[in-house]
Amino acid sequence: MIEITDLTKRYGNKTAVDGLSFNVHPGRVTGFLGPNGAGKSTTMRAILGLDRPHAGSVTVNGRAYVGLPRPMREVGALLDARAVHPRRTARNHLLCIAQTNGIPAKRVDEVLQVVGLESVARKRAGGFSLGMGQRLGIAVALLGDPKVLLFDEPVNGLDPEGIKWIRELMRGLAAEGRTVLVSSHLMSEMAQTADHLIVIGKGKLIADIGISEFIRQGSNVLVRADDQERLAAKLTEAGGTVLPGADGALIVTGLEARQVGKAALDAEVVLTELTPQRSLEQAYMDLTRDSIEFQASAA
Ligand SMILES: Nc1ncnc2c1ncn2[C@@H]1O[C@H](COP(=O)(O)OP(=O)(O)OP(=O)(O)O)[C@@H](O)[C@H]1O
Repeated sequence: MIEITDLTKRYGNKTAVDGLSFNVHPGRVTGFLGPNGAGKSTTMRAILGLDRPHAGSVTVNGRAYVGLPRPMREVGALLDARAVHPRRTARNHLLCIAQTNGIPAKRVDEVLQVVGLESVARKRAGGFSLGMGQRLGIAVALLGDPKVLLFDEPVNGLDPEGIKWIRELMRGLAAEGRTVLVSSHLMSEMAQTADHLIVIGKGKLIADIGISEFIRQGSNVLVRADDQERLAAKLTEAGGTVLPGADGALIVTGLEARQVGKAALDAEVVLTELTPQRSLEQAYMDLTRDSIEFQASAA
C-alpha cells in the first residue's frame, strides 16, 4: 500500500506536484495517468525518497522510503531503464545491485529468467535494444521480490510483443497480491492494463476511479429501438440517464453499450441501432484538457 497525503513539490517557481493525495492498494494494477509534465515522475521519485517534497507525506507500507530497513525488498522501481553501466554485462549489473542490498546471487538468475534475458545475461548491457534494456530495468525492480512495484512509462518505445509481455507481467504481479503503480500518458494503454486509475493534471488530482466506472462515466451510447419509451424507462431503471438525441435517437450516459443491450433485452424491445459515442481516449482528453501544458493550436 502506498499512501500519498497533500504532496507538494516545486522546482524553482514551478509547482510540479500540488497538494496531491491518493492511495495505491495491493492486488490490482493502478494506472497513473496524466499528460506530459503532469507530475507523474516527480510523484514516483517522491515515493522512492529521491525527491524531497516541500509539503505532505508519502509512505510505503506505513513507512517513509528512507525509513525502510531493506528498501529493495519492499519497493521495486523502473524509473529510467537507461541508467545502466554500458560496459557491464546484464548479470554483473544485477549482481552488483544484489550484493549491495544483501540479496543472494541465486535471485539474480531467477529474475533473469523471469524477464527472459538468460540467453544474453553475459552480454554487455550497452549493446542492448530498448526492449532488452526495459527488461533489465524490470529485473532490477524485481530483484528484492518486493510487495510494491512502480513502473514509470514502461511501454515507451516497445514493440507490440514487448508491450504485451509487460502488461501480462504487471497483471501477474498484481494477481500475486502486490501493489503495482504504472504511469502512462496514454489512456488506450491504461485501458488494457489497469484495474484502477489515478488521473492527474498540472500536479493536481483529477480522478481516482475504477476503470469500469471510468469507462461507464466516459461514454455515451446512442440507441434506437422499436419502442423508445419502454426502452427509456428500462434504461433509467438500470441507472442510466437518457436524453433525446438527433432524429429521435436516445443518448444514454452512465451505462456501457453491453448494459444498454441488456436493458433492451429485459424490456423486450428490438434495437435498431446501438452506437458507443465516445472513445476512452476522448473521455481522458476531455478530463485533462485544462491541464495540458503545451497545446498545439489550430492554424
Ligand atoms: N528537475 C527538475 N527541474 C525543473 N523542473 C522539473 C524537474 N523535474 C520536473 N520538472 C517539471 O515539473 C513538471 C512535472 O514533471 P514530471 O516529469 O513529474 O511530469 P510527468 O507527468 O512525469 O511528465 P512526462 O510524462 O512528460 O514524463 C514539469 O513541468 C517539469 O518540467
